[in-house]
Amino acid sequence: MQIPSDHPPIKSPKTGVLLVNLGTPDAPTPSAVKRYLKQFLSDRRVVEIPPLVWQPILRGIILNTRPKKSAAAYAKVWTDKGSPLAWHTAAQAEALAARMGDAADVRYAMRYGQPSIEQQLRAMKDDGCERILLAPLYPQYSGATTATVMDEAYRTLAGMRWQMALRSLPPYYDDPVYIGALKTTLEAQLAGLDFTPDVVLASFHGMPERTLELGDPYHCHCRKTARLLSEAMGIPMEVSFQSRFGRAKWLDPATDVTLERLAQEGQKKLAIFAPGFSSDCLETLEELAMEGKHQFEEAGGTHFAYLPCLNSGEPGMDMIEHLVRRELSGWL
Ligand SMILES: C=CC1=C(C)c2cc3[nH]c(cc4nc(cc5[nH]c(cc1n2)c(C)c5CCC(=O)O)C(CCC(=O)O)=C4C)c(C)c3C=C
Ligand SMILES: [Fe+2]
Ligand SMILES: [Fe+2]
Repeated sequence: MQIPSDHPPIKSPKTGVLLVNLGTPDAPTPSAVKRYLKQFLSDRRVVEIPPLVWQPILRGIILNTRPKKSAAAYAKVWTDKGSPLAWHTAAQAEALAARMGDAADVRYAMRYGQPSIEQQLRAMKDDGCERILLAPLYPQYSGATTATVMDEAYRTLAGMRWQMALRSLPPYYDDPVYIGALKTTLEAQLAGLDFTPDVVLASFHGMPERTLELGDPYHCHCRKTARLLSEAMGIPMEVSFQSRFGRAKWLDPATDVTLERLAQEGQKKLAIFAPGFSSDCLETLEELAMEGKHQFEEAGGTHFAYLPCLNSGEPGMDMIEHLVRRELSGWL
């Protein structure tokens, strides 16, 4: 049948994959960090304090003090390619696109900052993606990470008359392929050290303890990842939670306190890694590799190694490809 000449262009339907990570400032400057923190810390999934109470604290105190301090920390890890979180995520999307070929249109988005979830979903729709797999790159589920990505995607879809079909990647904290990727990466990293650690420490991003009481599975997911990995590798593993923010009680034990305790107890050679972060970022490169090293050595530690995240290395990309292909079943 002939298509009328005034009919809008018909695109061939495509399947898309949108990898999503947290996001990062555009530059290591107080003004860029302020913009980023304002968006991030105004998310009610991240700070669960009523806005009438929280917004005056955020705008009146935090956004006038923290950006300068955080910008200085970002400056220490910034590279000529930009923020580590941004370029690692871009590299993951590029590597996955190469692996998927014509089967899927692969892109990435950031929950806070650029490129936004809305911008990417709309661009993918314009380019003919009728089915999209949304893949938040958080192995362990939490309201503050996974759920807010889903909220944002559905907010975008709420503004569309003709929506695409959407699937989402479930948390993969106990998936044998994730545990296997961590094991392969860690074993190679440990074999490359010039010392044998007395202790291996898995540091996860922290959360207010209240979120556990309210039913967030994050704490259990972290614990289970560490237990499965420790069993798979046949070595004991310490677990801690980093990056405490604000005055509320956060999950215990804290990474900084744990580093001091281990050194003081005589475990003077330590390797630390961050299995909950799919790519290296401020929290791993500055807080663990720099600040953590300093804290451990101040407390008497003699040997410290930070072991990088999966990033876009082969084991991590094998894992992402496996998870994505599994979730695209029936769509490819
Ligand atoms: C209430 C505050 C915060 C909660 C809750 C929180 C949860 C959370 N965050 C990540 C992952 C990352 N966080 C990063 C930076 C970061 N996190 C907070 C606060 C909370 N995070 C702040 C204020 C910052 C910015 C830096 C600073 O000022 O200290 C990052 C790194 C971003 C980067 O640009 O490199 C990641 C990644 C998870 C996984 C999580 C809950 C499970
Ligand atoms: Fe955080
Ligand atoms: Fe931090």
